[in-house]
Amino acid sequence: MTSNASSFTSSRAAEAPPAAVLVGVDFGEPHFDADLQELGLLAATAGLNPVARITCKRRAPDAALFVGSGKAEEIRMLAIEHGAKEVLFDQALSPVQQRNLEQAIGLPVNDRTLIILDIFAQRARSHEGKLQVELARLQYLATRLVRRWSHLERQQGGIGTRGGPGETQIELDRRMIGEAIKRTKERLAKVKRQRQTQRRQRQRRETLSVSFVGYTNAGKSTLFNALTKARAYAADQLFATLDTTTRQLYLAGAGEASGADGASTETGWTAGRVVSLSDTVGFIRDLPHGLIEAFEATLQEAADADLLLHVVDASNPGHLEQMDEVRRVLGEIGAADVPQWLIFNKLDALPESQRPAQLAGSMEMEGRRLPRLFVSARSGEGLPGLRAALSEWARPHGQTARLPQAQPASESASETLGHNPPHFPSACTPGDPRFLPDA
Ligand SMILES: Nc1nc2c(ncn2[C@@H]2O[C@H](COP(=O)(O)OP(=O)(O)OP(=O)(O)O)[C@@H](O)[C@H]2O)c(=O)[nH]1
Ligand SMILES: [Mg+2]
Repeated sequence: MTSNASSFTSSRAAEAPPAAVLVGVDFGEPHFDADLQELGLLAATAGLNPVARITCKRRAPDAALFVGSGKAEEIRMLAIEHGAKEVLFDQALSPVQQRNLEQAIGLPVNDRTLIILDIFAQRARSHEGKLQVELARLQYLATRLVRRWSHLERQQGGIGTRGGPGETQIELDRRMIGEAIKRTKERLAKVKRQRQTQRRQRQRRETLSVSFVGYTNAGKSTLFNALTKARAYAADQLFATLDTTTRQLYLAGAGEASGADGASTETGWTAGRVVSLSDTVGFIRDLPHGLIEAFEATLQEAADADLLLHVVDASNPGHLEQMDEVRRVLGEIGAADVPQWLIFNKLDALPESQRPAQLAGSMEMEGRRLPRLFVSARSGEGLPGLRAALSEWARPHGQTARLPQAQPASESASETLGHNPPHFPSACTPGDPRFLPDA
């Protein structure tokens, strides 16, 4: 297979998954192993079959090959042994390193960035999502001309024709990519204006907006569904969600919350508060910069929210690093100062020894003390507490909503958690005496 024949196409998911060898270079980061495992999940999500992995330790990447030439030969042998169709590096490769590696190994060599872009391309559903992915891919391709160009043509239905290789062709490609980037940006700007109008309309209705953020696979969509009875796509895949889904969330009025599970159709509340809750794209380590830029409109939802619910997979050993990554991206999109609660999800998957004594508490993060709540979106544990906390938070803002009169609350997880009421402050300011000590 030549270097031009990259197998990263959206159609590949339909075929038998091509085998891939994963390569991780350990520069001494913590959780190196978990990172490589994540690459395996990324590969599987993109429609590959990760059959083997190979690692090595280095102080710094080799400028030409990223790894040493001996290691490159080892990778080549391993790929042959397993019938691999491509090799995946966990770290971002420079265009030169990628080209040299492909020559040395004789197979397409891709990196994390490209595989994330590929997953986004496969997953994008909405017009906006597709445009955003297209822009990010075009920007990536602009730096790696020619070798990925044929792939781009397939994706775009042929935005240009290509003759033989050569300097002139590269210039032509560059111009065409530049034009395609401009066109895509213009189309995105139009979508962005529409989204701004929608957001203004929402603000005019004075609905508080609460947005889920968090590392990919943390359980945002599952939690969103559990709270809103929506059917957002949730799966054990990375980037299951790309498009933002927003739903109204009805919350009990203060004093009515206890004992209710908060589902508007199942509770006995007559009045309460309504907030708009958004589920959105997850973050990941080394999220390609172009993607953050391209997904600006989607991520803007988080920056404009009144409250961020930062969902964390508490059962993941690397969750602290994941939280740090989310914090970094939030800073990049201008959402660092939005009030934030930490929602430690997957409580059911925690071993007994790691279970917190209290579900509600707080945690120090980058000099900020943030409210923290443990929940399980899967079992429902802790959700009544989350609803009650949201309800208390929404109270001073004054929104009320009429809720249907219904039967008394059905059996809910709150009964088993009566000893653990939430005590989040309404304004969510650090140092509030109502915070419980760290769990
Ligand atoms: N054990 C356990 N698994 C959970 C829980 N919540 C979610 N999951 C699982 O975690 C996986 C990811 O869930 P999603 O809700 O798709 O996660 P997400 O954060 O929306 O992921 P992206 O959209 O990919 O960013 C799925 O397999 C869920 O079933 C939980 O409370 N406990
Ligand atoms: Mg999701």
